[in-house]
Amino acid sequence: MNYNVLVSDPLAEEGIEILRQFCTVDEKIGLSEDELVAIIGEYDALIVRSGTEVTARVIEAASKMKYIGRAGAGVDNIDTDAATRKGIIVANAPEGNTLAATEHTMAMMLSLARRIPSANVSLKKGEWKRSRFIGVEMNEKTLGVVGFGRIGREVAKRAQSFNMRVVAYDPFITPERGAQFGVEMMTVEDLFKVADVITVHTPLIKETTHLINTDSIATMKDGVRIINCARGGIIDENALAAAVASGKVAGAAIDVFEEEPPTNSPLFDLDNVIVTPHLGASTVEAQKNVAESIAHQCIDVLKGGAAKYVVNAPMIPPELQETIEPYARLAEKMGRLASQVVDGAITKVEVTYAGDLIDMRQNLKMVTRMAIKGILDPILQMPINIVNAEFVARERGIAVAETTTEESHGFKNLISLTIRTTKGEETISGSVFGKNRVRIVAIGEFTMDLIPAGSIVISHHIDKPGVIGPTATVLGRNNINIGGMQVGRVKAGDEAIMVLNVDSEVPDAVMEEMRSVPGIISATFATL
Ligand SMILES: NC(=O)C1=CN([C@@H]2O[C@H](COP(=O)(O)OP(=O)(O)OC[C@H]3O[C@@H](n4cnc5c(N)ncnc54)[C@H](O)[C@@H]3O)[C@@H](O)[C@H]2O)C=CC1
Ligand SMILES: O=C(O)C(=O)COP(=O)(O)O
Repeated sequence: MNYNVLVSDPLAEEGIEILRQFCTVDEKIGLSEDELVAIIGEYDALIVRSGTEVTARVIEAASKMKYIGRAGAGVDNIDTDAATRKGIIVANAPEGNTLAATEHTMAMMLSLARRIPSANVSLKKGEWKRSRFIGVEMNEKTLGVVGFGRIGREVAKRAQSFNMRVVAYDPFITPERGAQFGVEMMTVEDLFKVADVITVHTPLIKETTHLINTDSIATMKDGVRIINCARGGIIDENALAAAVASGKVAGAAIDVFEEEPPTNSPLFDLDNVIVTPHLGASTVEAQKNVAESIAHQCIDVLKGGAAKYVVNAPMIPPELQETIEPYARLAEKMGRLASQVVDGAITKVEVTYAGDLIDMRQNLKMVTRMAIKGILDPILQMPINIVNAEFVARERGIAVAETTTEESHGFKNLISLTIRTTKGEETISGSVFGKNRVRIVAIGEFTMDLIPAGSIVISHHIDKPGVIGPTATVLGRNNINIGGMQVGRVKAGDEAIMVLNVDSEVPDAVMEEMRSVPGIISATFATL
């Protein structure tokens, strides 16, 4: 199968070469939103950097799209919610440019401290003004790192080699973890108070938008220096410009802007502000790394596999993928069956894992999502997959719970799926035998050994003579062949279950006829 891939931002040739081995690649740089909307329907995959705004409108028009790859770290230019809703995998290449962004941050810090950009311009103009460009040393200064992730940590290491004291703020990093890097974790308020230089390395999210603003700048040390090589918008540019102009902030180094490219930034008029046009990731090495990573992931997804750095779906470590696959397949079948046998609107789905699965609990999210896919597929028109399953369920008001239990009822592994509806609930249990033999082992309280495939008829009936025969006769009379049969009961004379594997679809009229057999309580046709 030939796939079409659109590359809409500059991508290193190494990545293009990898894509070409498997796909037709169109490189179209600098498209407007309208232009993108007009052509996106032809493509199976889209690869971008920070230049392309992948809006909900673009995603809506992407009728064949399976994969959006971000050749870099930040995905804030992609409407991942819209992609998730549509079941499109969004992946990034978060590790490939870490060191490039780190080194750019260090370059910015030293350029700022020693005023290199202004000195360079001055000398080239024919001036020799040594006293005008007196700098400051970083030795023994305090560096405040906001966001102690991949780049924040690497910046910290390098700053320590300059004999700086490094403090950091990151609500998701423990003081112990910080201490492993020789870094004191503190509140952002304390960091602002003690830092001589502040550098931000967070994503742009609600909590970090305008984190540095007029009020927070007022709490900082006089003469503080501020660096942003993360995302425009973490700093309020107008507030920063005013603070630099007043002398409160001695200087700032900015690689990223609220609007890119920036038009009329107030920062451009200030000598003590140095700027670069979003160059953090722009090294030969980083661009090769991210292009290769995003191209390999693209091919993996188009071939039906999983991407390594999925942003909007559960990630399964490669070494566990083979082990998890049969459970995911089983869960989907259980979901399909459950959805067809229940009555009423679904309000809650609960998936419980037991036996060997308990040890895999970190990686069962994908199995749960496959169960939801199985439940929603027969009900909805839209394609459901592991990317959008939970999202769509939530949107429809279905609560999803995932739990584990020690009680495996003698099975080596056991998945139990309970669907609660406005009219009642049903539990279906399944197990994987050996490496990949999947079986449904119970419907409600009735045990069985059912291969979850093909078409089946499930009936509940009174356990008494003269029910099973006439039911089978109804099918026979209507030319429907029975390939297999299982009957189960908990107690003789009570309610019993019958599961018939049938070779063709059973029309509604025939199902009605079955339901009228004396002793039949309910009968449902399902395809697995
Ligand atoms: N200028 C450029 O060209 C480049 C910019 N970047 C940007 O740099 C930033 C950092 O990238 P990485 O270190 O790779 O990401 P990362 O995901 O490894 O680290 C981000 C850190 O921010 C922390 N964080 C989240 N919310 C926070 C909050 N409210 N306050 C403080 N910390 C918070 C997270 O816990 C995490 O440790 C991202 O915005 C990324 O897009 C990355 C590469 C190149
Ligand atoms: O990776 C990131 O988050 C970056 O900001 C790099 O952006 P770019 O790929 O150079 O447009």
